[in-house]
Formats: sequence, structure tokens, C-alpha cells
Amino acid sequence: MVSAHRVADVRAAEDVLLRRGPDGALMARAATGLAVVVADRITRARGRLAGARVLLVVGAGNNGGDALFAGAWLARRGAAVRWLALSEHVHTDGLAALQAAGGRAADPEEPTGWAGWADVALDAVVGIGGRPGLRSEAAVTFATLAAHGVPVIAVDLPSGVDPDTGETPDLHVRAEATVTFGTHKVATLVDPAARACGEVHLVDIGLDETLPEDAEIGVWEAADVAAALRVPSAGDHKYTRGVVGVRAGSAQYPGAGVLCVAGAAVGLAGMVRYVGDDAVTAEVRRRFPEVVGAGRVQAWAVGSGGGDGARAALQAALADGVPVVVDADAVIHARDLFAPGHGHDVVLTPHAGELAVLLDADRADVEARPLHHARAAVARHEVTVLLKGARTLVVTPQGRSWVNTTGNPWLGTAGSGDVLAGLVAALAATGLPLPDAAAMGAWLHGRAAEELGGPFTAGDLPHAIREVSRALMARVGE
Ligand SMILES: NC(=O)C1=CN([C@@H]2O[C@H](COP(=O)(O)OP(=O)(O)OC[C@H]3O[C@@H](n4cnc5c(N)ncnc54)[C@H](OP(=O)(O)O)[C@@H]3O)[C@@H](O)[C@H]2O)[C@@H](O)CC1
Ligand SMILES: Nc1ncnc2c1ncn2[C@@H]1O[C@H](COP(=O)(O)OP(=O)(O)O)[C@@H](O)[C@H]1O
Repeated sequence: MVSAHRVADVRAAEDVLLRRGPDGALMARAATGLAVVVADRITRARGRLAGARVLLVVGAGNNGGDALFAGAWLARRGAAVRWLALSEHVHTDGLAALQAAGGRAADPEEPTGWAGWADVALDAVVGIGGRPGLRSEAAVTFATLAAHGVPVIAVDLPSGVDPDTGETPDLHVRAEATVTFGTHKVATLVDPAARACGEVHLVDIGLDETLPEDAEIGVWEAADVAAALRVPSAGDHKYTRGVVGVRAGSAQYPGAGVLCVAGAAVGLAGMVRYVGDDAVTAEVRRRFPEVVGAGRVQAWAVGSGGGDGARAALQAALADGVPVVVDADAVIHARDLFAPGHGHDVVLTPHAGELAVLLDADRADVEARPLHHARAAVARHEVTVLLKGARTLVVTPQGRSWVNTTGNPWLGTAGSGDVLAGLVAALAATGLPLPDAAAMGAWLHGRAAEELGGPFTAGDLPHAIREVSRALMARVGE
């Protein structure tokens, strides 16, 4: 599992390594890692490093130091390196190293000598020491670089984002790539800051052994999903594999019921039950002859396209005392059904608009602070929350947070959330803890979208999800 840590934890972990010495070793690791990534990207873009023109935009702190040492490394290998200091003082040893390697100062008053000159710019104004926002000089510098079409590689983090929340309340740098050190930060994984990072490269500087085990946020990877998927053994039958129930769709939205069942059908449970509107039931049975009616289940998916019937469907599902995935039209009923101490095992699966309604917030504010709002809903309702988006979040009442990094924008298609709700419920029915099922469902759903590539519609997802699971299970034990 990949993870992100808070700035305070990164600093504490760095301190342990710094005390072990030798002086400058940690920055040397960071700078070399940075330089290697920059060199590789330049070589891929223009064939060779020698002769490439690299601009360093440098602030007062160690983030600037990383860039100056990296610049020296690049200059020694033939790149032309200039630095633009946004602060009166910059890292002394880094600057000396760059000057010794032939780097030159850029004249801030002469943009033709830097914005009109550079093939690539490094943003080393601030890293984890930065407060959100850009001072005017930095804002003007990056606007000028953008106007000249110069791609930016951020050092540790794009300057101006909030490292610990992933929020971007003010002006910030937009990078084509970010080279982050030691561990991910929340901002390199969680939107909207993650979108400002571009492609993220993680450079190992030896922090792994000194970082706390409790990460601020985790990322499920293929191996984690593969290891957790429940594969039936010889002694299993359909009931021991788990039965998933779907109460979704309505006369108004019949397709949501079909898509939710389709998602449930590829979640590795032994059987799918559908309970709902007669016409939807007939359509579900026509498409999925193996689906049966009411009876005992190990988990429910409720609410997708449920319309006015969503509340009754949710109450009926809760009465069974099994895990429940609460989607779409059922989400709002968390307001009164899930007061603290309710005791149900539930995951809410809203998109930003649905969470905004539940929390009486603005959709734009939920999109600007998704982790904050997901955590607020978890605290208020004592449920797991899966907040859908480009970077879907799963936050649990036990204090764990995960962000999903699979998927592509083609997933923003009507009904794709219905498929996800069914899938998560089915995974839970196989015996997985509901929060794990949520995180794994989001991963499989996103990975299936990557396999399809796009464009696709929601109905294409279930087959691709099955193929992704099949490939993962083939890997286990290899
Ligand atoms: N620790 C280590 O061993 C290692 C650390 N490493 C590297 O160090 C980085 C952390 O370095 P750091 O602690 O020096 O802070 P840093 O991010 O450079 O910024 C501090 C300066 O920024 C300024 N400033 C703040 N906000 C601002 C704003 N919005 N706009 C403009 N300026 C702003 C603030 O100035 P002030 O406000 O005080 O005037 C202060 O001077 C880390 O991200 C990684 O890259 C690696 O080498 C691995 C080893
Ligand atoms: N830009 C995007 N990148 C990746 N995934 C996305 C993006 N936009 C939406 N998604 C995903 O698509 C799905 C949409 O679900 P939802 O909004 O509930 O759709 P519906 O209600 O039509 O079923 C979610 O899983 C969400 O995470």
C-alpha cells in the first residue's frame, strides 16, 4: 500500500535521519533523485540532456536547496541551467554547487532570458514549509512561464497547495510533474491539489524506516486488491460465497436497477437477489436469468435510481442487520437514520453533489475540500463514506482514509456509480469488511475504465471489471 504522511510526521522522520548524519546526505539524496527524474523527462522529450535549458525558480528554504543541487547535477551533464531567486537569500551550499557547475543567474527583469529561454522550469519556491497561496512575485513568474508554454516540474509539491489537506484555497503552481521525497503528501494524492501535481514521482530518501506506520492516507495497489479478493475454495457453495441483494432502480429510473445488478454480478458473490419494482424486476431477470428474488443476503446495495422509494428500500435493508451500501437517492436519508450510535454497518457512496445536500454545503465547497467534507460526514453519521470523484475517497469511522488513484475521466458517464454500488455490496457479501470492499470496488471500477480506455458507457464496465478481477486472481500465487 502506498501512503501519504502529514508534514509534521515527515519532519520528525527526517530529523531522525538528519541526526544520524552525515550533513547534507538527505538533501543530496533528494536532489539526486530529482535530477534523475528531470533528466529522464528531458531525454524523453528532446532526445538528450546535453544542451537542454533548465530554469530553477528558487525560494529561501531547503526546497530551493534541492533544486540548486539538482541543477548542479544537470549542469555537470551538459544542461544549461539558470536560476531565478524569488528570495533575497537562497540555500548557500546549493547555490555554490550550482555556480561551481556553471549555472548562471537569470535577470528577473528580462523574461526573454528565462521564460523565453527555458525548455523546462523547476518550481522550488516552497515545499512542505509552504503556506497555501503564492506571493505576487511567484504568481507573476509562473504566469509568465505559462504564457511562454514552459512546462513546470514541481519539487516535492507544487508551491501554493496545502500539503496536509490537498486543498488549493489560493493561487498555486500547476505542474506537469511533481517529484516528491520520502513519502507522498496528502496534496500529491488528494484533489484538487493532486490535479496540480501532474504525474507524481516518489523518490526514496530512506524515510521508510523512520516514518510512523499510521499514514494519513493510504492507496490500495493491485497487489493489495489481489491479496484481499475472496477466491472460492473446494468446500464453498453459492451461499458460503455470499449472497448480495440489490434494492435499486424504480419505474422512473429502471436502468439504475439493471446496472446495479450488473455491478453486483461481477463482485464475486455466489448469488444476486433483486427486490424492487415489478417492471424493473422483469428487465433484470431478462438480462440476468441467474438473479433471484427476496431472501437472506450478506450485504445490500440500496438507492441507485431509487427515486421516492429509496427510503423504504433502505429501511428494509437495514432491518436485515447486514452491511449496506447506501447510494444516490438513499444517501440523504442518512440525515435521520444514521445518528451517532445507530449501530449499522454502512457505507454511503455519494458524489460531491449528493454529499453537499447531506451536509447542507455547497457542491463547489465539497469539491474544493473533499477530504474535509468526507471526514465531516463520517463524524456526523458514524458511517464509512466513499466520496466519488476523479480521486475517490474512502474514509472510515475507525479513522482510516484511502484515496483511489485508478480510473479515467470517461468514468463520468451516467450509471457508472450504479455499477460501483452493486460491486461494493457484492464484495462485502463475500465476507470482506465493508470499508475494504469500498476501497477495492473503487479500485476495480477505475482499473476497468483504464482497460476500456474510453469512450464507454456504464454497461461496458461490468465485463471489464470481471476481466480485471480475473487477471488479478491469476497473479496470486504466481
Ligand atoms: N528537512 C530535510 O532535511 C529535507 C528537506 N527537503 C526539502 O526541504 C523542503 C522543506 O524545506 P523548508 O523547511 O526549508 O521549507 P520550504 O518548503 O523550502 O519553504 C520555507 C520557506 O518558504 C517561505 N514561504 C512559506 N510560504 C510561502 C509562500 N506561500 N510563498 C512564498 N514563500 C513562502 C518561508 O519564508 P518566510 O515566510 O519565513 O519568509 C520559508 O523561508 C522539503 O519540501 C524538501 O523539498 C529535502 O531536501 C529532503 C531533506
Ligand atoms: N474525472 C473523473 N475521473 C475519474 N473518475 C471519475 C471522474 N468523474 C467521475 N468519475 C467516477 O465515475 C463514477 C460516477 O458516479 P456517479 O456520479 O454516481 O454516476 P451515476 O449516478 O450516473 O451512476 C464515480 O465512480 C466517480 O468516481
